[in-house]
Amino acid sequence: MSGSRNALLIATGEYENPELNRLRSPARDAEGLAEVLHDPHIGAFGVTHVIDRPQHEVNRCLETFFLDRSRNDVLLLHLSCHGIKDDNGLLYFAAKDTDRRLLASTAVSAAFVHDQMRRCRAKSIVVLLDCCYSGAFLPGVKGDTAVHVTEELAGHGRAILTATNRTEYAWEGDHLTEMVPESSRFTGAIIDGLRTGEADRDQDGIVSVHDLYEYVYERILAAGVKQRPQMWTALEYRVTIARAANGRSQRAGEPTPPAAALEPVPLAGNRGSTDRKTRTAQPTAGDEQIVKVSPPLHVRQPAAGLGTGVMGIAVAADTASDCTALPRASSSLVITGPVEAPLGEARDLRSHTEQTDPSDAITYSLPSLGLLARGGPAKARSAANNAAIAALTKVFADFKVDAAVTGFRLGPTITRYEVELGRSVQAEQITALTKNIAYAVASPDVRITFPIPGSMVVGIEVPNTERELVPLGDVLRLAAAAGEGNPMVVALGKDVEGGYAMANLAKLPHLLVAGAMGSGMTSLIDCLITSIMMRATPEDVRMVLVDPRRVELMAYKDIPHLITPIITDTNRAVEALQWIVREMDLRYEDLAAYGYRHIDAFNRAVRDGTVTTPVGNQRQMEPHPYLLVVVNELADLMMAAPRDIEDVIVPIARLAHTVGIHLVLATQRPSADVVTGLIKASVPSRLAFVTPSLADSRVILDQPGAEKLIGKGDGLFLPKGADKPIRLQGAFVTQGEIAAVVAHCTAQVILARRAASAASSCPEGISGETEPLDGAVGRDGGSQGRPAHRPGPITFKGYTSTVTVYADRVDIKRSFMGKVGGARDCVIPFADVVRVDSKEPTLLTNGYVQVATAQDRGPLRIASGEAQKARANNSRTVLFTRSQRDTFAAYLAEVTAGVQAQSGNCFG
Ligand SMILES: Nc1ncnc2c1ncn2[C@@H]1O[C@H](COP(=O)(O)OP(=O)(O)OP(=O)(O)O)[C@@H](O)[C@H]1O
Repeated sequence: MSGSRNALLIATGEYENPELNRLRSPARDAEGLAEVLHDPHIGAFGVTHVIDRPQHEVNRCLETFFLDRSRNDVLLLHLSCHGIKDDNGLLYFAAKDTDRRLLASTAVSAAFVHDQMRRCRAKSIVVLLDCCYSGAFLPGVKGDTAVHVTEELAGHGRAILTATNRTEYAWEGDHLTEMVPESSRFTGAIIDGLRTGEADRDQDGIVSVHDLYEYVYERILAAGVKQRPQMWTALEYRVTIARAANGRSQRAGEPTPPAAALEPVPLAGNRGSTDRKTRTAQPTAGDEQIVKVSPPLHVRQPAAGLGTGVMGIAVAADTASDCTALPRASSSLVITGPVEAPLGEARDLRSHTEQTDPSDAITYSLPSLGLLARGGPAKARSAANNAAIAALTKVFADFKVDAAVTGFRLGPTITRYEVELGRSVQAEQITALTKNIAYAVASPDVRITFPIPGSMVVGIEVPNTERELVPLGDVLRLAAAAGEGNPMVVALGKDVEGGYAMANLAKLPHLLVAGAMGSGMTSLIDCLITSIMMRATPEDVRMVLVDPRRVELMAYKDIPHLITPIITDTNRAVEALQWIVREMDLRYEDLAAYGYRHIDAFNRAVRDGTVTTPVGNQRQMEPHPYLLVVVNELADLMMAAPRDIEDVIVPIARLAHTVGIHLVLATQRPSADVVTGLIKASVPSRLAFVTPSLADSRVILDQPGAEKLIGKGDGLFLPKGADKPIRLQGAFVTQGEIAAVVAHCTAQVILARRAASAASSCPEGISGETEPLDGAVGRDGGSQGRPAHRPGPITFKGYTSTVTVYADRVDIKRSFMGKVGGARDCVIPFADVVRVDSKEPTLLTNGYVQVATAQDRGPLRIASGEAQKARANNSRTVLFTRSQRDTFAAYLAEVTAGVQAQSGNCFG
């Protein structure tokens, strides 16, 4: 696969408009960056840079840059300028002639950039944004402080790295405030990292997007400023920014990686092809000359065949560095370094924050309801209602049906008119009039409920001419006012009576959501997840998000409630669901061992000390958090592996609720091959938005009705045990609100991480311990002895184990993808080792180790009989063969050495 490599660097530091402060270094930065990117030994890009040009020229450059690319090209765009957000929240990049009152015609809109990238065929586009974002708000108004770069620019086949994702400065009157221009730390770090080769974090001779992000992040962290770079990726290929040829690898006498190392390598499901060394050499990119586009503008495209694969957009603005106003630390949640994504696309999600360990939490503050907007007052009776009543009355009179409108309920989306029938009127007479009624009220979407449950009147539902938005915040405020404390209570919306609708997911106990494209299903999923973030700590509720579509749940990728990076790969989804089945089994074992029938009772007993750890058992008893599994979209999974998915979903749906595990399955295709009979039978609560057909409505609700809904959150909710669905208008939460809530949750984690790294350079990590493992094994010391070695977390298929090797035993504190249901610790006494089937454990490229114990069935495999015996004894002791212990010890030594050699990172 051979493509070209091209970079476009757009830097604007000089502005005609005096309201826009001059930025000091973009031109200089762009030149420095152009140099390293163009260097054939480093970036090997054909580089174009555009400095201090007016909007129309910048737009033209951008359009030209993305034009006529091939799929395999690597494109890198670097933007360095003021990023400006208008009153409507739209993002623009300032050009030389930008007037902040005329952004649409004088600034480069992010939507325009997004559009060019969307049309571009290249699937390896890297955007580097070095902007100091400003909110161009009205005087005295401070808009939300998030920039939402991801919403504006992210997309499939792209990686976006930004110096920050927050507005640092707001306009006051006519001027930007607090502007302290200085050289860009972000672009400066990129240049340094590429020039020296230091950005090659995993020392494989190349600087990948993730390498670069990690390097820049650490550099900025080390600078002690508040600014925090961010990254979003949805790359199909592993994109190489540069060879680390000029720097470390050359100094170390290592050969320069071949040109082929610069080519994009397929990511998901192509692990076998990621070994660059086995790839055939391809033509070197980057013989193109640097084209400096300073007035006059000349955009020169690299010659055909000169690879340009990475397109990066870097917005480089001279960021005043103390920009990101993170909230004060309110938690000591412990964050470790980047982790190998256990179930998701490892590379894509490598920036994913290691999940917090709830047991280490001091205080986790829930987001304030103030982050969510308030709605206006509920709509009052209007002339439209009077007209509809008159129209209905006339229809009944015209067709000589003895019926009268006796009242109505004004809901947010529809109004339900209540019609009382005369004694001799048959139901069919009313339903036969549906089309006439629709005609009379001038709406095709009339729905008749016969009768309204619990009453003796017929309901005729007519869409409102003006719909009422139901803000998520309003529903949650009501929940708070009602003293609703259950962390699994989520907002659904507002019913026809105008009452707020909430649901306790734990009681549903599983939910199937369906609806056509644009029906409001994604918004509902957003509301469910945001409700959990607003109301539950990661100790209360953990989540597994499965999103084969990759982008819809991306906003949540860093929240501490996740126990695994968002799962986008079908095979990984099956693995995750299989793990959930195992987790369910283990939770059932706990319940059985202590004589409890429900997880809530068990957790209460753990909290009040009734359930304690048996003497001699190393495991620390902890409550099991609720585990919410959201699958969006089920059809994609069912199409890929129907049998496997059904095989895991059905037992979870049937049994897992007792142990606190709940499913939300969403699909836009509620056909019988997606929502199979077995799945349907196991998921008792359903929520349908408008469906494409009556048949779909029957699949999801077992009755017609959903096909007549009017979209945008208009839904029918059929909770477990109900005969008739409840019509409701789904709650709505904006992407801005979600970003604010996510920022609150993740900021605590970031601060804790910073605090942890400040407190100790390596609290648990390998670099903090230097005593060799084999020196410890066999030495006297006993179980009270201090750990001989602490290699840090070891990950295999999502199981993370922190291994501590003592003189006489190995302790493995295990958790799955973070911490679910308490640690499953193993103690491996060397003296008592019985049996183990050992394969060579694998050292992963990022320094983590694949290992498995007991139930994992992994490289260190324990006979299931032994594991069962251990479990039956309520013991977490796992026994290995005597002969295997040396293998294990040697392996750990090797791994430890390997990890040290590879990164020296702190994994604690
Ligand atoms: N509850 C709601 N209240 C108001 N508007 C809504 C609501 N839900 C959805 N909408 C509107 O409908 C649009 C589509 O909604 P949403 O993205 O949730 O649909 P979807 O069913 O997931 O389809 P798609 O896959 O096309 O996104 C939203 O952008 C929003 O404008």
